[in-house]
Amino acid sequence: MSVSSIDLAVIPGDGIGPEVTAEALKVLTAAVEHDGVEVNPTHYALGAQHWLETGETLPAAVLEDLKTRDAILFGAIGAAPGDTRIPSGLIERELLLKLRFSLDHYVNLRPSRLYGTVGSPLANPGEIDFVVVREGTEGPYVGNGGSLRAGTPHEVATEVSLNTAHGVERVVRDAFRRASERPRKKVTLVHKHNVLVFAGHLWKRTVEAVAQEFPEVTHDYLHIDAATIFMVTDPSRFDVIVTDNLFGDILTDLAAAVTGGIGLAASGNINMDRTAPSMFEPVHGSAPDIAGQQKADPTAAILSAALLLDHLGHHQAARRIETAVSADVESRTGAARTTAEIGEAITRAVREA
Ligand SMILES: NC(=O)c1ccc[n+]([C@@H]2O[C@H](COP(=O)([O-])OP(=O)(O)OC[C@H]3O[C@@H](n4cnc5c(N)ncnc54)[C@H](O)[C@@H]3O)[C@@H](O)[C@H]2O)c1
Ligand SMILES: CC(C)[C@H](C(=O)O)[C@@H](O)C(=O)O
Ligand SMILES: [Mg+2]
Repeated sequence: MSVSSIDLAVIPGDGIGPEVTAEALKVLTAAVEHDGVEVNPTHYALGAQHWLETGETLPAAVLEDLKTRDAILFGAIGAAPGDTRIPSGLIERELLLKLRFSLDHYVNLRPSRLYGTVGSPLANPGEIDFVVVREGTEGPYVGNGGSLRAGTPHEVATEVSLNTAHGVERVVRDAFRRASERPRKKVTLVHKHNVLVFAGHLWKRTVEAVAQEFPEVTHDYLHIDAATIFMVTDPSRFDVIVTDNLFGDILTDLAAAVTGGIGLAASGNINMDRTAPSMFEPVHGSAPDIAGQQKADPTAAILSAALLLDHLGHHQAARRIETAVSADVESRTGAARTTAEIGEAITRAVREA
């Protein structure tokens, strides 16, 4: 689906969010210019800072407005862990997760690729090119829990993981479909069905059933704890990983670390049925420790813009971004560059492509 303009919602958020989003928007705009496509951005002030100023997290009218856009470019939200003015989890739950849930972003797509050997802490990383298909609307993220006798020595807190046959099946089928289009055609289910038997067996049975539809795709299984070992000792074994919301969250920060750092890790929160706009964001957070200093690497946000363009059908523009990023990352010498310097270098390369 190619259109001549992109009606883009931009949510820069908090901390380094605005810094990296500004660069991603520049690169995205340059990438589609080649094809005569315009980007019309609408910026939305949302996040922890906005809540401090207004008491708003995600007003209903703003959510409705967001639904009218082609896609959402999201920076990062969240307060510094020690900031006691903002209740822990408020912005994460009431803004970010509310967006993912309300817009039915059931595929949380998180690709990991190693550009040369630059930046990997592994001695022999091998070729790393896999994608994590993280379930995005269920699991322990649904807020199904509570606390009895809170604050007393007899407190009992629960946080129930919700897994529906519908929710698991649609994300597993997406993982198999993606694997069927990749050279290695392999799906690895990551779970913990030796302990989480109810949810784990639903995931396992679903993988076995969906696998019948994709005879060309092989599949295997790893418990999450073992998966973290192999992510470090043998990451090139992975092609497509499918996993639940929480395991996927943890595994993708680790995947980022072994492939050059969190500053390179992109993601898409995708509604594959296209009943609402999808949202693209770096895997990282608002990084309060480096915010406002132009120290953040905008590459993760820039690669998220490439995922956005792929989703909207602008594949050539997405490839221009990936090629420019790949060249930029491979030529890095370790000398410090500002967020804007990295963004401008990649924008220039995209423009000249
Ligand atoms: N999607 C999101 O918006 C999102 C994701 C993760 C965390 N958060 C929130 O962000 C806040 C901070 O969380 P955290 O510290 O656990 O995780 P974080 O990802 O913000 O930071 C972890 C570490 O990675 C570094 N880092 C992150 N992005 C970087 C970049 N682009 N370039 C260079 N270094 C980078 C940070 O400086 C920090 O040392 C919290 O409020 C958390 O809830 C939001
Ligand atoms: C901030 C938080 C809700 C979020 C998550 O857990 O999904 C983040 O860690 C991420 O990886 O996007
Ligand atoms: Mg995370």
